[in-house]
Amino acid sequence: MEKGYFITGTDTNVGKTWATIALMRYFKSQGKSVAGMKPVASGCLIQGGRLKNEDALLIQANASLPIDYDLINPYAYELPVSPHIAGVNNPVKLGQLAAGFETLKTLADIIVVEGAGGWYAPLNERETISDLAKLLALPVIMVVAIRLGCINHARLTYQAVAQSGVNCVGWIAVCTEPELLGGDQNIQTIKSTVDAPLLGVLPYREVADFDFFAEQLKM
Ligand SMILES: Nc1ncnc2c1ncn2[C@@H]1O[C@H](COP(=O)(O)OP(=O)(O)OP(=O)(O)O)[C@@H](O)[C@H]1O
Ligand SMILES: C[C@H](N)[C@H](N)CCCCCC(=O)O
Ligand SMILES: [Mg+2]
Repeated sequence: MEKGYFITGTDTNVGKTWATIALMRYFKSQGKSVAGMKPVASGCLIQGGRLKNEDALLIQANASLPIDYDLINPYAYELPVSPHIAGVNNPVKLGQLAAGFETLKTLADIIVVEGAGGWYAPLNERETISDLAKLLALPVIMVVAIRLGCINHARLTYQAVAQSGVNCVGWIAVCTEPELLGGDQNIQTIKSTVDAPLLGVLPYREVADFDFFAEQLKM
């Protein structure tokens, strides 16, 4: 691994996966080999006799090389609830995730790791996404869904990341709504209040166009 990034967001359902795949395509377009991880996924369906998650499958499909599902998504929980609830009978062990990440690191130039929920989403009874990002020692990219309330959410998340001692290397604006009154001004306001560069704005698209999204990124 030359570089790795931990993708967090202002909440669940803010565009982390779409931004993660856009980043993977972007790095590929720069001639880099890419792999990704969705360490903990809640909300899985049985496929081929085992639980699999949509985000993890997309990450697997967009890697530069074939990678075992287990390595990409070690914790696949059926219920679409917070991981500390979904995993009550098989709680997340951060050490196990760190060991898997060490293997993944040997496979590609760039590794992107998508969190679950936001920065303080609980992974088990004690630890949150922030603890995982710290343990993996990765800089963070913050994904912000541009919707009413996003300025506050972006500032809170940015501040929490900084307080955790983790470097936020940039943020991505994802337009998850077809039309948002004052959307551009929201982006400008976040840009002027968050001390990390805006890496790109992913426009609203009814159907994901990951190559187009990748073209909107610059880092
Ligand atoms: N650029 C976009 N244009 C339109 N809709 C979008 C865009 N990006 C994301 N969305 C919508 O937002 C939804 C959530 O996006 P995504 O799955 O990337 O969120 P997430 O933050 O990864 O959620 P989770 O916490 O469940 O992993 C998508 O299914 C899609 O409907
Ligand atoms: C099920 C959902 N799509 C995510 N994978 C998990 C979101 C966890 C949020 C926890 C919380 O902060 O309340
Ligand atoms: Mg996701």
